[in-house]
Amino acid sequence: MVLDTKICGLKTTEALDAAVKGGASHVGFIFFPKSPRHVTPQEAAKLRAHSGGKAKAVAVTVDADDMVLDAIVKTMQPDMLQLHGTESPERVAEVKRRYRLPVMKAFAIHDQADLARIAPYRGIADRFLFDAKAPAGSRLPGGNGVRFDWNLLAGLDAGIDYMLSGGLNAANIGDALRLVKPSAIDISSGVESAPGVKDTRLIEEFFKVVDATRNERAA
Ligand SMILES: O=C(O)c1ccccc1NCC(=O)[C@H](O)[C@H](O)COP(=O)(O)O
Repeated sequence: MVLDTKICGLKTTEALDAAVKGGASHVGFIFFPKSPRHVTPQEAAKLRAHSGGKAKAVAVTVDADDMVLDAIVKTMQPDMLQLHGTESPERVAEVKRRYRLPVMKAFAIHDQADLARIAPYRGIADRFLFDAKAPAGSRLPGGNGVRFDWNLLAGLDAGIDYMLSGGLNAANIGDALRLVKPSAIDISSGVESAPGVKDTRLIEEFFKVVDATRNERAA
């Protein structure tokens, strides 16, 4: 069974190498100045070039306007855009049209009503990313290392292509994948030693558990 894996919030070639070596299908770069993972389009372009196309490069933005997206797309040439703000279905469609890139729309999930909000985006967004809601007082809409109740996804239409995200780590990814069947998983702070500081040992450890669980799923 194919299980895409995205390591998000990369800032260094060491962490990028560890992600690619572990088998990441996607690597994420954050364009959000308040984040400890923020990179400039130029920094992301260098990292993308370093990866040699071995993983899809995802540009993560939050309610970005065309000017910001133009600079990112032109400089970094991502393979995919992740919209992690309050972008409307119309905005997602417009972004897809303008950049001719696949778009992943992120949603913060706390209850069934949050999942129902994806309906108008179906057929527009290429993939969904289900993350937890930001804790009160957080300055970040993502990368908070908190999980939501995965049971909420149990009744989801099997045709919905989504990345499971939010508070994943080596200790809980096995349980998550035994409970729900996402097409992809996404992790950021679970492989960090401090906010914004990726730890290559934690990345390696995460992939070991993912591979073991993938084999379980295939058996
Ligand atoms: O990671 C950030 O700092 C961030 C900032 C602003 C918008 C999105 C952000 N992250 C998006 C991601 O895809 C994260 O991987 C996702 O939220 C999961 O993070 P974590 O719970 O830390 O694994």
